[in-house]
Amino acid sequence: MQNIEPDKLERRKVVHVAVAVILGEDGRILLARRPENKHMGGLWEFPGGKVEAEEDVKHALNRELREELDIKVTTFFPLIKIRHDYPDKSVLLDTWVVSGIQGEPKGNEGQLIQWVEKGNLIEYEFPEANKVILMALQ
Ligand SMILES: Nc1nc2c([nH]c(=O)n2[C@H]2C[C@H](O)[C@@H](COP(=O)(O)OP(=O)(O)OP(=O)(O)O)O2)c(=O)[nH]1
Ligand SMILES: [Mg+2]
Repeated sequence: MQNIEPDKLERRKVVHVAVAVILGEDGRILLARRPENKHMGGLWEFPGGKVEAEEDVKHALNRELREELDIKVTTFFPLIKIRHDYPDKSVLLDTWVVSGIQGEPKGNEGQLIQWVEKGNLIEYEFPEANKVILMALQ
C-alpha cells in the first residue's frame, strides 16, 4: 500500500462488500473479470458487490448473484471478513462460500466468467485484498 495519512484513513468510510466464493459441484470456483472502467478494473474477482444502506449482507449476497450471474443461492456459509485500504478506497470484503446454487451462471453484465480449479487460482490476477481470501481457501 502507498502511504495514506493516518487521519485521512480514519475519516474514510469503509465500503461493505458481499463477496461469494462459488463452489461448483466439481470443486471448481467461479471467477469473474471486473470491467475495465470500474475500481480494480480488468482484474479477476469473486462475484459480489456493495451492500446497500439498510441492507443485510446475506440479502446483498443473494441480490448481487442474481443481478450479476442470474443464479439463485441455496446454500452458503461465512468464510472471512477482510478490511483493506486501497490508496483511493477502503473496503470490507464480507466473504462467503456459496456451495449451492440454482441455475447456470451467466455473465449477466457482460463480464467474462470462468470456473477455475483451486490449484490454478494463483494464475489469475486479483485485487490486493483478495490475497487473504486465497490463503483462507488453501
Ligand atoms: N465483488 C468483489 N469486489 C472486490 C473483490 N476484491 C476487491 O478488492 N473488491 C472491491 C472492488 C470494489 O471496490 C468493491 C466491490 O464493488 P463492486 O464494483 O463489485 O460493487 P457492485 O457490484 O455493487 O457494483 P457497482 O456499485 O459499481 O455497480 O470491492 C472481489 O473479489 N469481489
Ligand atoms: Mg460487483
